Amino acid sequence: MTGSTTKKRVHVVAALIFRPGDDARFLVQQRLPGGSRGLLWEFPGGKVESGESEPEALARECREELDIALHVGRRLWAGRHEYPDLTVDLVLYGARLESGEPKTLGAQALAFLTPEEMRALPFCEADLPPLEELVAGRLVPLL
Ligand SMILES: Nc1nc2c([nH]c(=O)n2[C@H]2C[C@H](O)[C@@H](COP(=O)(O)OP(=O)(O)OP(=O)(O)O)O2)c(=O)[nH]1
Repeated sequence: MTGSTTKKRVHVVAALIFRPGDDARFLVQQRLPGGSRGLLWEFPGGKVESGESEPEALARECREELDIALHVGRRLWAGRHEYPDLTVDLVLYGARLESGEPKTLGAQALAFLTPEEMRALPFCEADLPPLEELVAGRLVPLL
């Protein structure tokens, strides 16, 4: 890398979203083809903008990208991942779906899956450590 090149860094908030009455499955989404990490799976969310809290950013992203309202719960996990093109500071919250049926406005596909089912999908690399914690029962997203 030359001295003038600085890798981009983003603060991303995402959630383990469950529906009332079903605490075994969480909403996951497949990224659109073509862009960065195209067609990989991830947890719904997005970048925290300046002046926003993490829960505010999470609620905004889920409203804009999925047309749902959330009750945001606890901050469950945080970690950094270095992609070749990007440094991601990823934070995960637990959240309950309050209203709306998720729509594929900004995603290729959506699904409510168990942690074991998620493991069978190609996920963004940054999500692999928290996914293992979830499978092991060490992340408890309930509010
Ligand atoms: N929302 C979300 N993003 C994630 C996860 N894991 C992970 O590596 N990411 C990455 C993908 C994106 O590069 C970035 C989130 O940016 P974004 O949600 O605003 O999506 P974007 O398509 O505009 O991102 P980009 O092309 O600018 O990289 O963080 C995750 O679980 N959820």
